[in-house]
This record gives sequence, C-alpha cells and structure tokens, in this order.
Amino acid sequence: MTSSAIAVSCLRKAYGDKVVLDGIDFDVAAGSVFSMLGPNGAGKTTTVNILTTLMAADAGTVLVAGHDVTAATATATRAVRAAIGVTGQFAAVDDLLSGRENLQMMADLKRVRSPRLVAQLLERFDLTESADKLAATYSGGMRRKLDLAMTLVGDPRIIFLDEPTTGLDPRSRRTMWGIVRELVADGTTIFLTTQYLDEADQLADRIAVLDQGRLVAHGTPDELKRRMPGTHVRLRFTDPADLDTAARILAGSTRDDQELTLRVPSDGESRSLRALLDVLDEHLLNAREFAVHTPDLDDVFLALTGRPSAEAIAK
Ligand SMILES: Nc1ncnc2c1ncn2[C@@H]1O[C@H](COP(=O)(O)OP(=O)(O)OP(=O)(O)O)[C@@H](O)[C@H]1O
Repeated sequence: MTSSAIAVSCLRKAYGDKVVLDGIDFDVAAGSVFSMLGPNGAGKTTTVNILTTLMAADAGTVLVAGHDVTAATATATRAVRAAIGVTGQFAAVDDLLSGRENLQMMADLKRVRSPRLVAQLLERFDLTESADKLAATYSGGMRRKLDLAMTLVGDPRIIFLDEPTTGLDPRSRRTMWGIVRELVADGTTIFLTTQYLDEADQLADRIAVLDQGRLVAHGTPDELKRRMPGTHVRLRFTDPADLDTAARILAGSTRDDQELTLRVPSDGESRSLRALLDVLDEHLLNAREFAVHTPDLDDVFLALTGRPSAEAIAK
C-alpha cells in the first residue's frame, strides 16, 4: 500500500517562547511502522498529542486517516479518534478493575459486540491466568500489555505507541515486538516513539530523528546507518608510545590520546583482521583491547544530535 495514513506538513508548536516543533514534515505510509526518535524533551510526546487530537497545533497541516486534525472541528476530531488507538503515557487502565473487566469496559465503550473478543485478547497477550486479578496488582509489563490489548478493541487502523516497552524485561519486549509485527502484517499503521534504538531498528520501516524542534534525518534504518562512517577496528593501548607507533604505521587511523585508542578503518573480515594483528606483532605492539565496530543507530543518533542515546548511556 502506498497511501498515507498520516501526512504532516509545516507543523509548529510552541509553549510560550519555547518552540518545540519548528515546522516539521513527514509522511507515514499505510500499513507501515514509522518511528520517531529523539533525545528527552525533543517534542515526541507533543507530536503524538497533536496527531491524536489531544492538543492543538499552532500552525501546519496534519492529516490522520485522511481527516484534518488541525481543522479541529468536532467532526474531524471524532473521525480521527474513531480511526486511531493510543497507548503509552495516557494509559487507560483502571487499577480497580481486573484485566478482564478493563477489556470488557473498553469493548462496551466502543460498542464492540463480539462475545469472544475479551478472551481472545487475554490469550493473545498472555494474560489469561491473571485475567481476574485487579490491574493494581499487575507488573509494569502486564500493564503495558493490557494497555495495548485495550487499544486493539475496535480494530483501529492507526496505532500510536508512545514508548511501549520502556521498563519491560527482554521477554515482554519481544512479545510486544511480535504483536506489533502481526498488526502491521494485517495492514495496521504504527506510529512508534521509542528511546531504544534497537527497537526502531527491529520494527520500523522508516525512522525520523527529532532534535531541537526539527527533523534532522529520516529514512529507512539502513539508509541512516549508511550515512555513518564505516566499519572500523578500535585498539586500546596501555602505553602512549605504543599508540604513537601504531598511529604511524596504520594508514588512515585516527587516535584518541586521552583514551589511548586508535580507530583503524577495516572491512571487519577475518583476513584483514589477521593482517592487522600480524602488523601489530611485527612491531611488538600489544593492544589491551581489540574490537570490531559496525555502525549502528547509536552512532547515527550521536552524530545527528550530538548526544548518546538513552540506551547507549544505560549500557
Ligand atoms: N505543557 C507544557 N508547557 C510547557 N512546556 C512543555 C509542556 N509540555 C512539554 N513541554 C516542554 O516541551 C519540550 C518537549 O516535550 P515533549 O514531552 O514533547 O518531549 P519528548 O520528546 O516526548 O520527551 P521525553 O522523551 O522526555 O518524553 C520539553 O522541553 C518539555 O519540557
């Protein structure tokens, strides 16, 4: 499918003097996953709030499922809300109800009359065993799963996932990823904000990086990675004299005197690595660390925003 589920042009938003979105444009193809990345405070939640009709834009055009959000008419707002599902920071989960009751409440609110729906969702999200326990007793991962299950009631064609796996254990994260992939295979469009670059790498068809009010890059994960300098080997020495010698004999290398490291361009293949080790041996150089580094989205993020990603900091 090539039609746009979401089309944004010249979107602007400021809080008082603080410009948060300074004229951003992007398009999300129907049936694809679009991921918006950005450091804390970049304006991701503001974008989601505008696209989901929770907040008014100052200027620009935003079409969601073909309806003009910025027109802010009751009809447009209703039409957009009927087409979308939102999970994340505005969790609809009611702590005083069980998982089953939360889902039933959502089905009633959306007037979905399918007797098996609640049981099917509980099963799909691995929540059947805890279905009759109060949501207040659920772990963070279970709440997020319940939140997403509630969003799926009524089959929204466009789903906004605002940091859906923050704080989840690796197993629950993978369950969520599996569900996102199933939804996309069924033609649902996903707008995903995340601080986990590997999540965007795994799931997104296209990624946009938001920084200081502007989209500083967008493209497929591979396109973004290709913009980075290539694979290299990183050597760390204990003796500054060894770093000097190595920097002299290894063509094209760049040194970091503080870290005592040397970055040597390489294709990362075993033959080149062996040749590099031979050169070090010939010159009686001993590297304390020897690591092959392939560019990943962390490098992209760092290069574009000048800050390491939250994920890279956590590592
Ligand atoms: N209601 C508000 N009034 C004033 N400033 C706000 C308001 N809401 C957000 N901001 C500011 O606007 C900027 C963008 O916030 P936003 O929540 O959209 O960022 P974000 O990219 O979602 O960040 P995070 O990853 O931390 O959730 C931040 O500097 C924030 O402090």
